[in-house]
Amino acid sequence: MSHDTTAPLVIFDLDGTLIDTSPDLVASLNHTIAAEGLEPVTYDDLTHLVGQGVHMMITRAYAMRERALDEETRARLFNRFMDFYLGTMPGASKPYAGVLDALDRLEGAGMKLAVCTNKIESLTFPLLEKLGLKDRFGTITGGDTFAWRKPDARHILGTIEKAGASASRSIMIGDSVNDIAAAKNAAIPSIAVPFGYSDVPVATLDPSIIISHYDELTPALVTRLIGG
Ligand SMILES: O=C(O)COP(=O)(O)O
Ligand SMILES: [Mg+2]
Repeated sequence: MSHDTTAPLVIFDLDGTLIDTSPDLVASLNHTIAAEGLEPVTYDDLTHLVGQGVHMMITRAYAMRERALDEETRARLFNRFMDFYLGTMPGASKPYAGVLDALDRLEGAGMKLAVCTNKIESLTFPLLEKLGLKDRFGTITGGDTFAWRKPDARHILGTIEKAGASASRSIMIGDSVNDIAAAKNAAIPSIAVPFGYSDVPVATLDPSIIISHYDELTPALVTRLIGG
């Protein structure tokens, strides 16, 4: 019987999983679309808007308001969003309760940590940096790191490869269908958190397990889920 001794890799989604970015996403999007006379969105709308990056968030906001959006306007609004979000970062965004202790526990048990987010690198890196979290993760991949992103398995598999880890010793933790579907596509176990921006109850995504607080994220749980 072979025993894989590669260090386990715990891969975190960012928006709605590691960090509650909702106040700043809402503020930045509303600043952006107000310039074009669109009604502001609410926190509840975020579950339908977030998940596939800034361009898609703007596109979905327009669809929600049944307004047409041409390419030139979308490009201009993308820049407006970026300027505002980067200019106010980290704003009110903060790690969810218990995240920092959970990272300490996992690292203390010799586990590697990574971020795999659909947020583009030029937003992901400064946000993690400004929150003092960037150095906590050996590997960070964004929505534009590869030519594909979650739910494509290759986003997760590319993250695992960059981390020097193995898929059979990795686990994904996330808040939305993109994360849980990407984990399934990559054939790795998943943990869902119910406090993020999913537009459906996370139980319907069929993750390996749901945790409602980071106190539950222990080395023992990770070890059990990766089958070691
Ligand atoms: O920024 C987004 O749209 C999604 O980001 P996430 O993959 O970290 O949830
Ligand atoms: Mg998310």
